[in-house]
Amino acid sequence: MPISDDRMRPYRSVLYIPGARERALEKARGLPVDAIIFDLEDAVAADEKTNARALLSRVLSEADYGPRARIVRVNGLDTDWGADDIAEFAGAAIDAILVPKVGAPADLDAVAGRVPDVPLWAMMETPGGMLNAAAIAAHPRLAGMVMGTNDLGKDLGARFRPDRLPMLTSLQLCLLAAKAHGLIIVDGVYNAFKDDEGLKAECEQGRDMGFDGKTLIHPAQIEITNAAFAPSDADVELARRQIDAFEAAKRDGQGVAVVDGKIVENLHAATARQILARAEAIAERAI
Ligand SMILES: CC(C)(COP(=O)(O)OP(=O)(O)OC[C@H]1O[C@@H](n2cnc3c(N)ncnc32)[C@H](O)[C@@H]1OP(=O)(O)O)[C@@H](O)C(=O)NCCC(=O)NCCSC(=O)C[C@H](O)C(=O)O
Ligand SMILES: [Mg+2]
Repeated sequence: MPISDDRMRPYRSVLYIPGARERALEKARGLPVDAIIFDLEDAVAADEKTNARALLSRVLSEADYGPRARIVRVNGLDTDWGADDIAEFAGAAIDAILVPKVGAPADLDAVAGRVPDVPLWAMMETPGGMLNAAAIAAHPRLAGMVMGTNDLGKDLGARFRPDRLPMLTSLQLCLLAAKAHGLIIVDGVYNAFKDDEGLKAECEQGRDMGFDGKTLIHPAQIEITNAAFAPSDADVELARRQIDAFEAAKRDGQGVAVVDGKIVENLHAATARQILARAEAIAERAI
C-alpha cells in the first residue's frame, strides 16, 4: 500500500470558508484548524464567483495561514467558472486543489492535465462516485478524499438520521478505497452548527470508522472535532504500555503479550506506534 508523504500531517478539522467572505478568510488565520478548504463552489453565489476567485487569489498570495493545509475547492469543469478557477490556482502556493463531484477517474484526468504540480483531492458526493470509489482512489495524482454528504444525501433521496444509516455504505466504500491507496480521507459536514452533542456523536462515529478528520462549516465546531480525532491521554498511555509489553515479550522470544486482558501482537504494536506518532504530530502543531 503506497503511503502519501502527507500521511502523518493532522487533518482532524478541515474548515470550509466561502471564498467571497473576506472577514472569514482573515479570521481563519487565527483559528486552530488543521486545514482550510477555500471554497469557490457551492458556498459562493453565481454572481460572486469571479470576485471570489480574485479575492482568494490575492489573499492566498499575501496572507500567512501558518501550518494549516490550504486546499482550494474549484468549480467543476462543466460550469462557466471551473477552467478559470483551475488556471488561477494551478501555480499557487497551496497544498491541494479539491475537485467537486468526482464521478470517475476521467474527471481527475481533466484537471490533472491543467495542473502539473499541485496534488488533487476529490469530493466524493455522487452515487456514481461511490460506485467508482476504488478507481478514483487509484488515480496517480490523488492525495485525499472529502465526503460530500449533503450532495450525496440529495442524490440518494436520503433523510438525515443521527445514526447515518442511509450513508454508511457510501462512507465505507470511500474509506476502503482511500485506505487501500494510502489517501487522506475526511468525513462530511454536520449542518446543525449549534448542536454540539450531535456534532460530537457524528465525530465519534467518523473517527471510529477510520476517518482522519471531519469537514466543518463554522468555527464553533473546531474544538469538539479536534478533540474527537486526536488520540486521548488514555489512548496514548495504553499505546505506550502495549509497545513496552510487546517489546518485552519479543525479548523473551514470544510473539504475543497481554495488556489489560487483551492480546498484543505485532499488528497491535504497529497501531500503537501510529497512535503515538499521531499524538506527536498534533502536539508539534500547536496552533
Ligand atoms: C453558516 C454560516 C453562514 C454562519 O455565518 P455567520 O452567521 O456569519 O456566523 P457567525 O455570526 O456565528 O460567525 C461568527 C464568527 O465566525 C466567523 N465565521 C463564520 N463562519 C466561518 C467560516 N466558515 N470560516 C471562518 N470564519 C467563519 C464569522 O466571520 C464571525 O467572525 P467575527 O466577525 O470575528 O465575529 C457560515 O458559518 C458559513 O458560511 N459557513 C460555511 C458554509 C460553507 O462553506 N458551505 C459550503 C461547504 S459545505 C458543502 O458544500 C459540503 C459538500 O460539498 C457536501 O455536498 O456535503
Ligand atoms: Mg457538495
